[in-house]
Amino acid sequence: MTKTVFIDGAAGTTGLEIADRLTGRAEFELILLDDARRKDDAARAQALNAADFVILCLPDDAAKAAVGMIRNDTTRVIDASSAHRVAPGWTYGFPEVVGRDTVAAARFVSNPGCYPTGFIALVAPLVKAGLLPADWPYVCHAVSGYSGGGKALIGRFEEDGDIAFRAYGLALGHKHVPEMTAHVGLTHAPIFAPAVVPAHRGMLVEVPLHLSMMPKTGDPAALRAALAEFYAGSEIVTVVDDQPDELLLRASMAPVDTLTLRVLGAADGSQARMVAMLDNLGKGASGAAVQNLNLMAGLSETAGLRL
Ligand SMILES: NC(=O)C1=CN([C@@H]2O[C@H](COP(=O)(O)OP(=O)(O)OC[C@H]3O[C@@H](n4cnc5c(N)ncnc54)[C@H](OP(=O)(O)O)[C@@H]3O)[C@@H](O)[C@H]2O)C=CC1
Ligand SMILES: CC(=O)N[C@@H](CCC(=O)OP(=O)(O)O)C(=O)O
Repeated sequence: MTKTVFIDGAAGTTGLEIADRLTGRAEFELILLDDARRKDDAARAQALNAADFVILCLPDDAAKAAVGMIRNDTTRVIDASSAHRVAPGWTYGFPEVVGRDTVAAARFVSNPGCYPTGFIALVAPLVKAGLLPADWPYVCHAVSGYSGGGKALIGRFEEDGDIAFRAYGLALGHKHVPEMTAHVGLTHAPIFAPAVVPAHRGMLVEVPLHLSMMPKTGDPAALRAALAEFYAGSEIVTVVDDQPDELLLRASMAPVDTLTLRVLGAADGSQARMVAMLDNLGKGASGAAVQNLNLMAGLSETAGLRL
């Protein structure tokens, strides 16, 4: 039976890409609000309560308010914002990590942040397997395309064509740190150093490791093998066993919903650089939302995705 889906924030960067992935799919019918009504609370409340599934593609405050507008106990919610990622009563929408059945059964699902998707994908399985310590002071460097900052950052980068690299989060305490800590089960918050490059989409998330100084670690090959085993069978998450000289983000990158993981090691095994590559609007946002929607609707998790 066709399920109705209301994307609140459908005119935004994430919302548009979700609608794109749902176009032509007979299993879902979109509830659409025209431009004049898309921010009208009465129209939104009606849509929020009429839909089988609601996908929130809004700023955090608006996402919290939207949840408060749902007055029934049947509408199921996927929130793309960071409002509910460590909130009680919400399932963290990372099916490979929390379990596909857990997401499939949930009513309130919070999509992971784009950077945490890379960090958690690399670190969580290895901590769980006892190959990396939970009480280590991890560091995470990352670069993102500017669409990661939504319409405002897209506008800024497209108007100011002279930004070559934007380091930010310099006061630490980026809003993604709580979910990175909680969903790996770390004792200490990681130091998170994000940056933006002048490409529309794409991201590279890196976790460098001083393996020889760490307790309870495997060597790079053991870490890689454990990740490969953890993600075996996934069409979305792939662990690549290679040692490239460079990893490139292309400014012309097409939308893609995959997540590619590498553990690159020093020849003597003393150090490693774990690297995740993804599309911030793919597995980092819209692709993840559609994957979660598929699971919640009892469908193949990859239906409509760009693999
Ligand atoms: N971009 C990305 O790569 C990722 C984004 N996210 C998260 O997804 C959410 C959406 O982000 P993104 O699409 O990038 O942001 P955008 O700014 O591109 O889009 C947000 C949309 O929400 C609309 N909006 C704002 N307030 C309201 C309201 N009260 N009622 C109805 N609509 C409203 C905006 O309207 P208007 O067009 O008028 O401004 C805009 O269309 C954010 O929480 C973001 O943090 C998560 C992971 C990755
Ligand atoms: C480049 C850029 O600005 N990125 C955003 C994160 C994008 C994302 O993951 O959205 P959530 O904040 O909803 O998780 C930032 O750092 O705030």
